[in-house]
Amino acid sequence: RIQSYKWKVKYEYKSPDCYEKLVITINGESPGPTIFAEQGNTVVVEVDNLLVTENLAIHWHGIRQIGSPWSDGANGITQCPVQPGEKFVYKFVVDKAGTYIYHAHYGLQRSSGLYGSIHVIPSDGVKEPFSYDREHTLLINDWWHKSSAEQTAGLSSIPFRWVNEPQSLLIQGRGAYNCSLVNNQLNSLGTGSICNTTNPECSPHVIPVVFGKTYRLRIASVTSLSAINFMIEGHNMTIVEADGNYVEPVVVQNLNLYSGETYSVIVKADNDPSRNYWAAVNILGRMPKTPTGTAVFNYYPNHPKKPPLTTPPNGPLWNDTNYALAQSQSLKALKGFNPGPPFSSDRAINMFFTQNKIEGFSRWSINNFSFVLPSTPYLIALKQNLPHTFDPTPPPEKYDLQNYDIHLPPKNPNASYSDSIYRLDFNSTIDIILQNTNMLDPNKSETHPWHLHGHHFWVLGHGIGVFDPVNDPKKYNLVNPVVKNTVPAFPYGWTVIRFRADNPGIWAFHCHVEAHYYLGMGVVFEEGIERVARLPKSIMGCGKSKRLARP
Ligand SMILES: O=C1O[C@H]([C@@H](O)CO)C(O)=C1O
Repeated sequence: RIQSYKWKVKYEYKSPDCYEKLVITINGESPGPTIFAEQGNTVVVEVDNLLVTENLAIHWHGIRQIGSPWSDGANGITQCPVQPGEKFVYKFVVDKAGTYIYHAHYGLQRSSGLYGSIHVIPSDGVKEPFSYDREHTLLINDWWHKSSAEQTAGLSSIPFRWVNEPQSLLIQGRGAYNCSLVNNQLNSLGTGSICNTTNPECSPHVIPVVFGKTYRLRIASVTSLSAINFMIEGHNMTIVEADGNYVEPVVVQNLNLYSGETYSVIVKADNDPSRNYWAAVNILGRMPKTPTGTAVFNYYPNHPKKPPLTTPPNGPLWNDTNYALAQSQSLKALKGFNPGPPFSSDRAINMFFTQNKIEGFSRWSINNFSFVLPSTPYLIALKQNLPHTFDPTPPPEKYDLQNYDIHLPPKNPNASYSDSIYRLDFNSTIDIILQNTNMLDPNKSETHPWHLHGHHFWVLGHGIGVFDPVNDPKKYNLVNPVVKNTVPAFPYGWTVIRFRADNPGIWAFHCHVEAHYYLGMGVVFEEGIERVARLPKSIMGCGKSKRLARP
């Protein structure tokens, strides 16, 4: 079966948090339309780039793109960007039931609102390991009033202008900025204030429930920066799915979501039904300067517009790393649904990531190399044997930690730009050891959510401090490690993942903080390029592939 979509992508004036700005919409909406499909279906999305002055690429986050690596949507890696006025067709099979997302993968466009949900239900007759009466979708985002162009310019300038904390947190595209903070600014029509709390576009999102019923909430974070804590006042939640993989049920009062993670939780509407409750999102991991984002958990027959009289809950302390670590460590794969990991790996790649300076610019690096996109996408360059498109020297797999204190700013903050990639033996088992460090400022290390394209991986372990290659592997969970596609590396901590390089293609692995990837915090893997089928011409047309696109 084929699920077909036709999307018009353009900038429109919208007020998701009551403040009017340009938002990238799909068919007039942000979040864009939800893709509904059944496991094994083929999804076809024809994207019409009506952004007028901007390129475009859309990534299907969590979809492995088996047999269709050219549809992964990673600009500069798997395709040339879709140019203004052009159409592009993404076509891929959704091979695994679960909750996924899609979002822009070009510059900082995700933070302009280009994102949405993908729901893949199991094939006919296949039962899920939990039950519920109804389901609701909650996409969580952080929101800035500066455009992605202004943010990009700030990140690439001297002095460095950081994006700073978001103005609002959005649930299903809705937030509430405190309009009294903006004076005397007119909206785009000149008919009133640029910030208008009565604009229906920013009325709170409503989650309707009936007393006694059980709900599956599909919750995902597409934030550009923030780690999020989600909770529903007066209700516990049971985590049952993470990144499209079933987990052993864990009951929590609140759920931590790192950018790029998706979850399903089961919630029973079993509290006093005579009132509504807050669903609340708060920032974790960075000192919050953004008000709590809210939605209304609305018990029938209370009016959905009737806000609870209580104050929205604050969630855990933003800097309680042990709490965050414990929740990540509590996730285990559900028996019988996921094959376990191989007991050993063929290759371990250490990724030591640091905040750096290159020629005065602020950057992020892996093993002292800061990633830049080549002008010819790797998939085309390698498959079509185009010469001299990127540096063929393999990037380093280790870093000398003997003379490095991860708890201090780097002694020598200089790094280099690189577009070289890791080439993996097809079908080999790869471990990645992510090592977090102190930033350029003293006493600062942040949580980084790492996302792998083309794969789901086993999370073998997390820890705080310097990874110990002798003793820490003895503590790996090789029995029931959770399977994910995005995983946090905690402040001053390490995270180890394992995957099989069994999906022919070119796959990005990067920090899902949009500005960090832009500033070089990513790497690229090649595996089984010789097994990739003939590439569609539609992905070509830039760099050295310019002439290949000609009909
Ligand atoms: O890349 C970053 O830059 C800022 C800060 O280090 C400089 O303003 C920050 O918090 C980041 O994550």
